[in-house]
Amino acid sequence: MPCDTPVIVALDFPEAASAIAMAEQLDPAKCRLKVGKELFTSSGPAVIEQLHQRGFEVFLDLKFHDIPNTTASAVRAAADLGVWMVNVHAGGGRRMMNACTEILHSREGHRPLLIAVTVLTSLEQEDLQEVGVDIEPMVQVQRLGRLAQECGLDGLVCSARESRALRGALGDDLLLVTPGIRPSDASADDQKRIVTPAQAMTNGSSFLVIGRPITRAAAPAQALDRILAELQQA
Ligand SMILES: O=c1ccn([C@@H]2O[C@H](COP(=O)(O)O)[C@@H](O)[C@H]2O)c(=O)[nH]1
Repeated sequence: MPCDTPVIVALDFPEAASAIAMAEQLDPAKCRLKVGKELFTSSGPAVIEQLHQRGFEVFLDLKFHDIPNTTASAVRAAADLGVWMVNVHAGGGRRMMNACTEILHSREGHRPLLIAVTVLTSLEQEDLQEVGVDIEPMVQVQRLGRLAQECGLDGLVCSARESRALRGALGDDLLLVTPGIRPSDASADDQKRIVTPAQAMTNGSSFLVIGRPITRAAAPAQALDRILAELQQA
């Protein structure tokens, strides 16, 4: 059944058994699931197949960042897994992103959504400065977002702090996928550019990526329900 809620739960677990145990507490009508570097490195494509069998759409969050040929081939391999969404780093540049969109459009059959990571939500201005980017996250996100849009990507990963400005600058067509979501009573953990679920929706985010506030809650399904209820009121 296609899912019409905006929540994507991040399954950041060390192995498949705990990820599947978490998935079994959740309802595919209420959320999609994200498989990231830790789980995919330990468990590989089999865990994606197991999640598909349970009715979940999967965002494969491996944030590919390499030369154009290598990145595009990795994106094609992700498409072959039947995932709903896959991503690359916009910092890989125009030729890399063009290679990815070309390879997806040239293949037959299922085409996942392809989105580009702009500036990680764990980074703030001082972190950017340290790596030689002497502008505010908001400005860098818009620069990379525009580049990804020109390359034909379906959307961006950014903080919901930037969603409103991105809608103004780049329009309503791009999907804005926003991690760094924290209910007002939750710990920020290692995230810096955080936003509450309701505020993220109000700002124009398309999807909210939420990990620990759900997966580390005493009752994950109820934590998800509370967030969905908050979104209904937004
Ligand atoms: O900029 C980014 C890009 C990806 N992520 C991923 O989202 C989740 C967030 O998990 P929380 O537990 O809710 O912090 C995690 O899998 C990250 O790898 C991100 O946080 N920021």
